Amino acid sequence: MSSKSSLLKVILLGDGGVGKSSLMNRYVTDKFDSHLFHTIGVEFLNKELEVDGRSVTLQIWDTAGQERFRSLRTPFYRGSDCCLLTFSVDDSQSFHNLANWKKEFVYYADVKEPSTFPFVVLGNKVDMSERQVVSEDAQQWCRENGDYPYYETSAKDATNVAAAFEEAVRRVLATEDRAEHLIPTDTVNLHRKPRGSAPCC
Ligand SMILES: Nc1nc2c(ncn2[C@@H]2O[C@H](COP(=O)(O)OP(=O)(O)OP(=O)(O)O)[C@@H](O)[C@H]2O)c(=O)[nH]1
Repeated sequence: MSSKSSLLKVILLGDGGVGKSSLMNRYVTDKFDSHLFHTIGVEFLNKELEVDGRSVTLQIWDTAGQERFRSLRTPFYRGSDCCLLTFSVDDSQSFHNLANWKKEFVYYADVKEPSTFPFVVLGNKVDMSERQVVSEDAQQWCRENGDYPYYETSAKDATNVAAAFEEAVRRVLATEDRAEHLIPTDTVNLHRKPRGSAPCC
C-alpha cells in the first residue's frame, strides 16, 4: 500500500432487520451471527483496503433502522462520503422505504447536490429462497433515482459484500477526482503570504 491513506466515511441506512450490522460485520470481521440484536443509535468499524492502487481507510457507520431510534442516528449523517441504501429482497416494504431513507439522509447530512452524491443500493439476503423484490424492479429504481450501482448481497454467505463496499470506495474516489478537476487553477489564495514579501506597513 502507498503511505498516504484517505479516510472515507460510509454510512449504512435502511429498515430495521435488513442486515446492515451483518453486512458490516461480514465485511470487516468475515463473521455472521444469526442472532444479532437491533442496533441502538450507531456503531462504526474501520477497514483498511486498497482500491485501484489507492490506500483507503474505510470508516463504516452502521445505524439503527428502527423508527424509534431516529433521533439517535441522524446526527451522525453529516460528513458521510457515501451512503449505502439497504433493503432486504425478502421484504418489499424495506424496498419501498428506500426513497424515505434517501430523503432523510439528504436532509440530515445536508447534501448540497443529491444528484451527484455517491449512493450505492444493496439488496441483501439473496440467500433466502422466498423473494418479494425482483432484481429488475431494484435496478429500475436505481436507474430512475440517479443511476446508482445495485448489488445483491448476502451477509450470511458473503455474496457480493466486498464488491459492494469496494464499489462505494470507487464512487467516492471518482467524485473527489471530478471535484479536484473542477477547482479553477487561476484562483487567488487570500490566506497565502507572497514569498519573500516585506512586512506590511
Ligand atoms: N438469511 C440471511 N439472514 C440475514 C442476512 N443478513 C442479516 N440476516 C439476519 O437478519 C437479522 C437482522 O440482521 P441485522 O444485521 O441485525 O439487521 P439491521 O439492519 O442491522 O437491523 P437494525 O439494527 O434493527 O437496524 C439477523 O437475524 C441476521 O442474522 C443475510 O444476508 N441472509
